[in-house]
Amino acid sequence: MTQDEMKQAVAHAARDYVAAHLPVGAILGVGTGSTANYFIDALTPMKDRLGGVIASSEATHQRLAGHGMLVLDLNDVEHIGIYVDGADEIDESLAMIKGGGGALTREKIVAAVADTFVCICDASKHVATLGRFPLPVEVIPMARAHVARQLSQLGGTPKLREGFITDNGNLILDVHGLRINQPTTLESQIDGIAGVVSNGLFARRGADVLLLATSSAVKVVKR
Ligand SMILES: O=C(CO)[C@H](O)[C@H](O)COP(=O)(O)O
Repeated sequence: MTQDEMKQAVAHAARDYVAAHLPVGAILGVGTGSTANYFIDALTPMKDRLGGVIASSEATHQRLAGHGMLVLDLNDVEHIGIYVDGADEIDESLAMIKGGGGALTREKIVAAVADTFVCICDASKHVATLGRFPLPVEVIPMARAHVARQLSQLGGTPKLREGFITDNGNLILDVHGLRINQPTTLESQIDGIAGVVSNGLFARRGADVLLLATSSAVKVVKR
């Protein structure tokens, strides 16, 4: 199976998970990226069972709306039953690196509201230790140089994502060379740097369920 076929397989498994676990009329959070896009496509036939969807990015909003889904404003919603999203890396404890698509801040907000975070990945994303994938950090533009210096002190090499502006009007620094042995601690340390909006470590609020596509099957891993 190619990586793309694994992404499609796990997207269909996520659709089945939602059909089995989300009550009719409840609200679903939807992530960002190529795996999430396959999930949106798979979800469309059951759109009338949903009370509405919350998008984690402008791109996802447009795709959901284009498929005829009712896209709600998070400020009008108190409760999201399930949030389905991909990841760039996920470890055994279901802590993740996210933000390869630059949507980390909105993804973190939607994840914080959701009861259950379902991560959908192909096997290449499953790692023993997070950090091979550069850690995205969303930064207020005027703080770029200050934040980069602070991130270097934490042992990483930050690189500006050239030509990229987030949905929130900010910049992304991708931090290379981090070996992340204590993801929860590092997540809090980076959030504590003045000028950081959020970082792509999802450890304090990791996934609750991992649907992991291998070349032969989709495995279900629970926290
Ligand atoms: O965090 C993300 C976007 O900000 C994505 O979930 C992550 O980059 C995985 O993307 P893909 O499914 O395309 O591999």
